[in-house]
Amino acid sequence: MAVSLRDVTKRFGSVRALDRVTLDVGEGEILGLLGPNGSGKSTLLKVVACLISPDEGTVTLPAAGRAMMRRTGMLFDHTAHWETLTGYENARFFARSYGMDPSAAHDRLEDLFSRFGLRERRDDPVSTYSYGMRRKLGLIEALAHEPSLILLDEPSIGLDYRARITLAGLLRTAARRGAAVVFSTNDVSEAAGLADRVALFDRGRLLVSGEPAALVRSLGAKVTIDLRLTAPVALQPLGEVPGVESVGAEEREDGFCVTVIAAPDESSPSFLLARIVHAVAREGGMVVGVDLRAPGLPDLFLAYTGEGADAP
Ligand SMILES: Nc1ncnc2c1ncn2[C@@H]1O[C@H](COP(=O)(O)OP(=O)(O)OP(=O)(O)O)[C@@H](O)[C@H]1O
Repeated sequence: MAVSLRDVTKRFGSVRALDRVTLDVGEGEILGLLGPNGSGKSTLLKVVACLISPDEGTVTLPAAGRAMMRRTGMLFDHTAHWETLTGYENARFFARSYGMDPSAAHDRLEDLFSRFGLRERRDDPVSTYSYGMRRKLGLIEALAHEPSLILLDEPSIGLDYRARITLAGLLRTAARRGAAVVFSTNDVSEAAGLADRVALFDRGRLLVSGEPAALVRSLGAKVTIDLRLTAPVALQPLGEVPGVESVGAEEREDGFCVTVIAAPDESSPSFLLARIVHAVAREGGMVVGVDLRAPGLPDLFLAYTGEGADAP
């Protein structure tokens, strides 16, 4: 286990920013922290980064002190840079202070500045950088030394679309070589695409954690598929597709409309759709319109959080 929290509580005055949180992060795992504003995500990252100490509970890391610092890469909302130095000089300073030798640092930084589309501006002073460029530089500094623990507080804020894809690729590569990655986000869809596991917080409490698809399945919400066909088909074979719970149909002006309701299973909703379209085709039908509605992490978020949330 790379990181282990046991009954961690952190108070700010009367606010419990973290309330008896127990959570593990494994090597090679990408964990996404979700939760409403003020639910404790940043506080948890800061506790793991040893920037603040918990009031109660324990945080276990694979190393201590300076050794752990060298193996950690972190990004928080406030990126601190030397404004008069160039982006490259700032990043080189961080890489050297993390113990990288000059030539390895040079190669890695060249690569990262290119990947993040910051190459042309690398020799400009940071004082001339836009907000997004500063965030990219902060990420380069966090990732250059190939840390084994990566802690990122809302890393995609300010990043353009291409940089978000670059970041996701870099985090997956880091996880493949064994790094533990923990990031917070207010973009629930982003977490669904990137995290191996998500942890959902509210008011400092860990409500639930697990693999995104399994958590969504646990909600028990159904997949609904509306199909428009050119002509009626027999419905019974559609009902026999694994996972399908009910099939309804109506003749409308724009065609023969079929509604299939199914329970989400291990396979993706698009695989279920493919099987249903195949069953329609076997009955001689032709699909001319599809609308697929599958439950996702946003539904999990809404089910568990907020005033009057009806937690499962
Ligand atoms: N330094 C501080 N002093 C006082 N209260 C704080 C401090 N830091 C955090 N808090 C409080 O602790 C709670 C958790 O805050 P935290 O920043 O961890 O939430 P978050 O989930 O990261 O929120 P957001 O999504 O808005 O970034 C909030 O109620 C916040 O006001």
